[in-house]
Amino acid sequence: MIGVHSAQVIREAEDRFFEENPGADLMQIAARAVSDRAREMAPTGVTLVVVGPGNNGGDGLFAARNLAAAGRPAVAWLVTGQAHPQAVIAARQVGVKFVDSSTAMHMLPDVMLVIDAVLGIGGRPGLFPVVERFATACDDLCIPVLSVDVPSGLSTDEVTPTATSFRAAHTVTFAAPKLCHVGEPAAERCGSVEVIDVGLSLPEPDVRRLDEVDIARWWPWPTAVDDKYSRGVLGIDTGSERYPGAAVLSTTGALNAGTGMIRFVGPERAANLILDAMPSVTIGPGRVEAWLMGCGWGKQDRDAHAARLQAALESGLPAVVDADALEHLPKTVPDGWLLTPHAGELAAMLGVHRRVVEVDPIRHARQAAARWNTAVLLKGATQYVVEPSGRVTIAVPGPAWTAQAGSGDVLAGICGMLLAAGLPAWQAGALGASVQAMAAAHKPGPFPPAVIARTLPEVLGGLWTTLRSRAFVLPVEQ
Ligand SMILES: NC(=O)C1=CN([C@@H]2O[C@H](COP(=O)(O)OP(=O)(O)OC[C@H]3O[C@@H](n4cnc5c(N)ncnc54)[C@H](OP(=O)(O)O)[C@@H]3O)[C@@H](O)[C@H]2O)[C@@H](O)CC1
Ligand SMILES: Nc1ncnc2c1ncn2[C@@H]1O[C@H](COP(=O)(O)OP(=O)(O)O)[C@@H](O)[C@H]1O
Repeated sequence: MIGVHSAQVIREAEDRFFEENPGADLMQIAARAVSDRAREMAPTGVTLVVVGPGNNGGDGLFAARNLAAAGRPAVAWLVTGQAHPQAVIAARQVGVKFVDSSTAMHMLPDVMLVIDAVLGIGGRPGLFPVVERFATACDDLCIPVLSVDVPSGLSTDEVTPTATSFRAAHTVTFAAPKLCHVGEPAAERCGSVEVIDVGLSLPEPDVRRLDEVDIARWWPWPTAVDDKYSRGVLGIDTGSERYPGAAVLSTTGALNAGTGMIRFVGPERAANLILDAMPSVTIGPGRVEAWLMGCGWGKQDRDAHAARLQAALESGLPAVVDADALEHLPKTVPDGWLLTPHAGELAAMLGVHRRVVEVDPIRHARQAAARWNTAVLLKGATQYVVEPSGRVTIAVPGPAWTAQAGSGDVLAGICGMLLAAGLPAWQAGALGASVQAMAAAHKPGPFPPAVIARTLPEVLGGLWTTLRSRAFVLPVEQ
């Protein structure tokens, strides 16, 4: 797990660092990381460094100095004509060539790498017009761009770009990732992201992103003393006459994630399809540990939907509440409910326009988590799980072709399995979204949602093997 921090938090940490370490030179650490990566990205040829007026430009210019000192041709364009004074002197001393905007543009087709050091965490969104034209030309000519800290033009703390920015193949950032590095669609403009530890002490993050190790550690692996009941029984009430497939998909997700036992209580047609495909699913009511509601209920017969949700409400059990059931949420919901809207559904829940949610997904997911006092998994290219406290957990990301009808049903099933196994709602949401993404990324796709669900055993089996091999080796070595 890695903490995601805002520009403001990084600045405060930097101030504390310099108070405690007067005279320390973080810029040299940053510049070294940038020049090392630049040498890997472009082992030969000219590197053109685009330099802004602040410390971000200083990082880039010292990186140019490092490259030139190592015998690599480096050219610098100071976009405002001004830059970090010591960096300018250092770059000149080792023969970095300084060029103006028209020369930079003219030579662009022949450079091997552009280092974008125009704006970092001090940048406001958008670029100077001449830099905007240059950034667009880099894109058009497919020139690899290495961005320093943040692709210039992006807003550090926002996930939705509002202006032209550089599109990096790789970004070297410092101390911690920021929201623009982890939240789509901004993240896609950062390329691969590398975090360099520059020695800052950071507070507990209120936004963190999971990685595969977290999934392996938190997954409710069965033990030798488990049986089908202790692993968790999931009640599923999904599907309708019109959308029986959603019931099949949600059940496929739950079964392949490893539910101890499934009781399906939805419509008969869906039950018959489920039995044909998954004979281990039991049909009809009985004791359960958690409920899964809403997938494929459709828009007809709303009174019946409200009654279906009421049954879960009265049970007081944890529940995954998805899709059409989200329209029937009461004012308060029992402990342990996980609401799983996509942006459009969250917008409807809050009475706002979808675009508003897309621009600031975290704020709106936090609003819903606070309003219903329960965990919310906001689905999409980046999946945010928000707790009523406001803490945000971002799931492991997956490939964009997961965006297809039925993926949400599978995801709801996986989350249902995790709730039935006893995990808290936020963790069920974060793990469920992560393993679906990992399954989708497991082999080059695209695959339909059911195939992604059927890939889960392979992905989970791989995680389990890795975890178990470590667990067995460690005690023997001690
Ligand atoms: N923290 C760390 O761990 C480390 C941080 N380090 C580095 O420091 C960087 C932050 O440096 P920074 O504070 O000097 O800000 P930076 O991003 O260079 O921009 C500020 C300048 O740009 C201008 N400006 C802004 N937006 C604009 C726009 N849209 N269009 C036009 N102008 C605009 C703004 O002018 P203003 O108009 O606001 O006066 C100001 O002159 C950080 O990203 C990292 O690279 C490393 O050295 C070491 C480790
Ligand atoms: N751009 C994307 N990249 C990766 N996954 C995505 C993207 N967009 C959507 N998804 C995933 O696709 C699923 C879509 O859910 P949803 O819209 O509820 O589908 P449905 O209701 O048809 O099953 C979610 O699991 C979401 O995480």
